[in-house]
This record gives sequence, C-alpha cells and structure tokens, in this order.
Amino acid sequence: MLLHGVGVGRGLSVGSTLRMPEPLPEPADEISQASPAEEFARVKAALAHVAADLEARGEKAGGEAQDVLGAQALMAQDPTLVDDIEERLANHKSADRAVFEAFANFRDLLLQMGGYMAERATDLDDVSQRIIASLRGVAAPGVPESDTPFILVAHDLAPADTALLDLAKVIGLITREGGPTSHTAILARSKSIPAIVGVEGAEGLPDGTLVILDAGAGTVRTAPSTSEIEQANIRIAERLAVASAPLTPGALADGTLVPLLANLGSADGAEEALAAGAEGVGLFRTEFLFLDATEAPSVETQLREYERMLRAFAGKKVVVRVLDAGADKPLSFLNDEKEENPALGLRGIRALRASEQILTDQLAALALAESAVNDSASPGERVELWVMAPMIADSDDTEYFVSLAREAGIRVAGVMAEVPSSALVADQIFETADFVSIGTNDLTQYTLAADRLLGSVANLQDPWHPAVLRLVGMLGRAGRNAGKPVGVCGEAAADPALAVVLVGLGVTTLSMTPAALADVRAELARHTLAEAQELARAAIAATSAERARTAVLRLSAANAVG
Ligand SMILES: C=C(OP(=O)(O)O)C(=O)O
Ligand SMILES: [Mg+2]
Repeated sequence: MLLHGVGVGRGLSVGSTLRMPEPLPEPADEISQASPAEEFARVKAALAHVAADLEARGEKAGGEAQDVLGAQALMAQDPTLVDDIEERLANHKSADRAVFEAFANFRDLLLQMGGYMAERATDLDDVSQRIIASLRGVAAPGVPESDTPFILVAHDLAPADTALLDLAKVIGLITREGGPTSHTAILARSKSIPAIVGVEGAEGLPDGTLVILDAGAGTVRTAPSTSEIEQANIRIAERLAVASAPLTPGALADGTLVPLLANLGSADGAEEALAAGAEGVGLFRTEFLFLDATEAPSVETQLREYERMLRAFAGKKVVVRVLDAGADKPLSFLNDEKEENPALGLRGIRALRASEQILTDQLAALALAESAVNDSASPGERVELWVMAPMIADSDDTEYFVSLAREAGIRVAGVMAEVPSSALVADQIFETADFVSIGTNDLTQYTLAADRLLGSVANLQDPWHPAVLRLVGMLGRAGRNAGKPVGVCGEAAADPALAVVLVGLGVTTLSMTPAALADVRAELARHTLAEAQELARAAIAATSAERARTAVLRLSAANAVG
C-alpha cells in the first residue's frame, strides 16, 4: 500500500511504526457509584503519579524541555484545581469526569486571558489527559517509549511532544495533520527527521508496520519488498555522503554565486549553522527570543541577545527581522486582542505600527549591538547588519519602516515579501527598500488562502504552486531592474529542487534551516543559471503545484551536469 502526504525535505527512513496514543474520549457525565472520599483518594494518587512522571521525564530530557515539563508537573498539583476537583466529587461526579471538568474550566479561563496564558492551554489539556489515563490505567498520551528506533505516527504533535523527541529513537515522522510550513514540519526539518505531514490514512497504520518513508516523494510504502528496502538503504547512504561533502560557498555549476544563509531563532544555533557552512544569517526570527515574555523586552535585554548573535557571525552578513507577532507567533505584549482571523489581523509590521515605541526600541538595540561589535573589530571581522520588517503590504509600509530604521542608524533596511500585494507593487517597494526577502510560508498561505496551520488545506499550502512562483518571479524581476538583492527565507529555500527554480526566477540568496544547507548546496552545483531559468519557465507554465514539481524533477534529471 502507498500512502501520500506532503514530504518535509528529502529524508528517507526504513523502520517499524509506533503510534502516538489517540486523545482519550470525554468521560461520561454519570453519577459515581463510589463515595466522594474514595474517588478523591484515587484522584490524589493519580495527580502525584503524573507529577512525579513529568518531573522524571523532565530530568531525563534536561534543557528547555525540563522547564516545560516542570511547569506541567506544577499544574498537576495546582491547589485551585485540586479544590475544584474535590468540590465536583462532592457532587457525585466520577473521578475522571471531575478531573476533566475542572481542567476544562481552567483551560477556558486561560484562553480568555489570551496571549501567553492562552498558549499554556494545550499544556493543560495534556496534563488532564495524563491524569485521566492514570485513573483508567491506560497508556498516557504523548510520544511512546521504545527500546528500539521507530517511525512515529501521530495525528499531530503538541509542543511538549516535539521538545522531547529522542532523535536516537524517532527515525521518522508521519502525521495526519499539518502542512509543509506547520510547526511540526519546521521542527522536523530543523532536526533532520525524515517526515511526511498531512498523510491521509496514517491513522490506519497498525503498530509495528514496516514502512519506507520517502519525504522526497511524499510517500509511505507499507510491506516493501526486499529490493525496495535495499534501494532505500542505498539512497540513505548516498544522502549521508552529501551531508559530509566539503563546505563550499553556494554556487551554480557555472560559478554564479548564490550565498547560502541560515534561519535562526537565537544565537544558540550559531555553532551548528557555521559547522554546516552557513555564509551568514538570512533570517534571525527575533520574536522567538521573547515568546514567553509578558512585557516588551528592554533595550538592554535585546542588546545582549543581538550582540551575541552578531559576534557569532563576525565577518559575515546577518539579516535580522524585527518582531513578527501575531497568528502563529503570538506575543502578548504586542497583540493581545482576540481576533476572528489572526492571520489577517494586526500582525507583523501592522502590530508594530500600533506600538511604535516597541519598534523604535528594537531598532535602537540593533544599532547599538552593531556598534558594540564593529567599533572595536578589524575590517575583516565586522559584521554586516541588515534589518527587515515582516508582513509589508506596500510602499507605504516600506517607507514607514525604512525611514524609522534609518533614523535609528540602521544602514541596510529592507522588507519581507509575504503578502501578495508586495509582489504586485514590487517596483514601488524597491524605490525605498534596500533589499527584499521573500517569506514563502506566508506568501503561499495568502496567495492560496490556505491557513498554514491547517492539515485539511495542506495540499494548497505548497510553494511549488505556479501562482506563488509567478509572484516570486515578479519580485525577482523588480529586484534585478532596481539592481537590489532578493532573498528567500521561507521553507521553500530548503527544498533543493525548488531552490534551483527560485534562483531561475531571479532570487539571489537562499536562507534555510542549517540542516538543509548540504542538500541545497549539492543541488545548486548540478545546474547552470541558464538551466535554472529553463526549470523556472517549466514550473510557472505548469497548471498545479504537483505538475510544476514533476515537470522540474523530470527536466532536471535530464539536464543535470556531472
Ligand atoms: C520566513 C517566513 O516567516 P515565518 O515562517 O516566521 O512566518 C515566511 O513566512 O516564509
Ligand atoms: Mg512569515
């Protein structure tokens, strides 16, 4: 049997599947036969068991995961919740129903508070499920434990699950939900886990099914033959060889340079990015530093973080994005309003325009960080700081941002092209912006009107769609006419075949998760600029994302040099 989904990267894996337990059904609201005191004793034992289990798992995982799990252990013993449960038991609710209701009540309160508190609602659901599982004596939800490596099959992954993935054990990931730019996909790519998301039929895979997961083809093959397994193992070995190829600068076969940059969320990833041959940073997502903050970070706090990042990339270019709050990246201090359609709401530059002081503070911190690094550096060690704003719609947004950036002393100021309107008026935007960086994740979401977090429309969330590629082509042309650079920093840049097409459309730099650099470097080196342009023409002439991908893969196999 062959199942289809959206592959993340080009990874390949052969192994047995193990399912993540399904969420437990809602406990029935019936009068309990046991006495409230008996039920309360059972609940207290379950709470203690779950808290101890979460703490033990936290200690094992260490780092950030330990903080997440420690906070969850505290939730399991929260006195307000325990009192609420006891009260419900006194009204003759069953133990699991009382737990379910008390947690659901607390969850609704958190959701009403919005922002950071609302973000914790998922963690609370997870704790509630664990307690109910303990009361029923069934397996707790979450990543299953196993002594041998396995391919994880899940509906989708919660943040706490993803933080805890043991890479020595989880050798592949298949999810029913999620599109190519969902956080599960971004995490899988950054950890180099072969993954396929949005797989219809994934829920029917029994534990222990031997499968070949081929992310490049977007397929899961069950019951593979011996020769199919041998072929897959040969390809896995070939990929390992690519990963250890020399770290040359990104370039096409004819020598055209295409600098390969890293997407980072903090300076912690700098070492890994440099080791993978990143020629700089093409997208520093500053909001990742402050996701948990309840108030705007001070200039001093920001300065420390930015300086750390800039020092790590001495002698190279670092493109910093100012805070991109809203929708999939909520920052309670910037946009706390509940919106019907947050992806179409006050996010990115719009949220910053509404809180201008936060933007001017951030620009000031960036300018100070650049001076701190460069004032005492020799010319070869100076970092080149570029700053850009997210979700720019038109030249009005551009002029607003660029003038504030210049006032703050930022020398190179540009914008992200993520809203389709920015491509349509790219010539006007280039009159002011020093550069454009295309965020293909959001550009795809808005061009196809397909929520990037929703599995049901994952088939539309595909940057191979000729409509998206035509917009990229418009931006590429406008950049060339203006003599200014056009980068791509969305997930599309991490897809090797698509990366070549983007260059053919006029893109001059590519930025991606460091784990994708080796594959993209190898693929660029197989094509000349003329070939990349030919592939781009084939892609934009296709009538669907799937046809564009097939046409390019076919042509590229025929063209490949060496
Ligand atoms: C790079 C992008 O930004 P983010 O994924 O952080 O929204 C994008 O939208 O492509
Ligand atoms: Mg974006």
